Amino acid sequence: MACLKLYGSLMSTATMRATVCLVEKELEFEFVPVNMATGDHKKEPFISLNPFGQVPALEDGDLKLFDSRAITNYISHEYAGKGTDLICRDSKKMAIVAVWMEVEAHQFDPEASKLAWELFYKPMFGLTTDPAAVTALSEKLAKVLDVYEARLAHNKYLGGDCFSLADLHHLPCLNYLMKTQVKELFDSRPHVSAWCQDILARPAWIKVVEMQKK
Ligand SMILES: N[C@@H](CCC(=O)N[C@@H](CS)C(=O)NCC(=O)O)C(=O)O
Repeated sequence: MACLKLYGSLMSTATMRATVCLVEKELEFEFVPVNMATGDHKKEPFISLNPFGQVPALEDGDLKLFDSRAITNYISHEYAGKGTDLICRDSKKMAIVAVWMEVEAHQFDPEASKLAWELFYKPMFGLTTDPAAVTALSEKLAKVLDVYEARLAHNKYLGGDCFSLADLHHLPCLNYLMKTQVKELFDSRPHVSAWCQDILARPAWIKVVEMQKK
């Protein structure tokens, strides 16, 4: 029985973020599905793991955590010797990785996750996409991607030479957006496009996509 337990829904971008980290680290874990359609994320027992009623949450023995990025940070440090190294021991190199982790959380994700809602989730739930919101969000995301294009022209990955948490945190939203009209925003920037293709082709990510289909 695995002592690591991840609670969530594999349709959720935040759950996929934590899941791909566990897979990159080659850790054995139990995935405990939380049925969001029936509101199980707002009820006990899940609400005791995350009082905000949002997936995912992690248990590692006595330790209980919520928030996908806090979970990936913990896993990467606690299991530093396993699987893919997602952090740097050198504090200056790690400081750069940390900058791009902040960029993902505060510049990329707010626009990208709202676009994923408008263009991916809303059609899936039979809701109507708001074209004005899509236009405004796309314009904002384009500006963020211009900064990424400049960064990736000189660095294979956002944090530097190696794939790190800074790249991994993007995977779930990128995956959905690449299935929508805003794919063009990524494809039209050659370095961003190469980076997307590279990280979306990682075996760990492909495994998470397969898990989602089951
Ligand atoms: N910052 C949190 C966000 C978690 C989050 O928003 N989860 C969504 C699914 S992707 C959720 O549970 N939504 C249900 C709700 O907010 O009621 C994280 O990264 O874990």
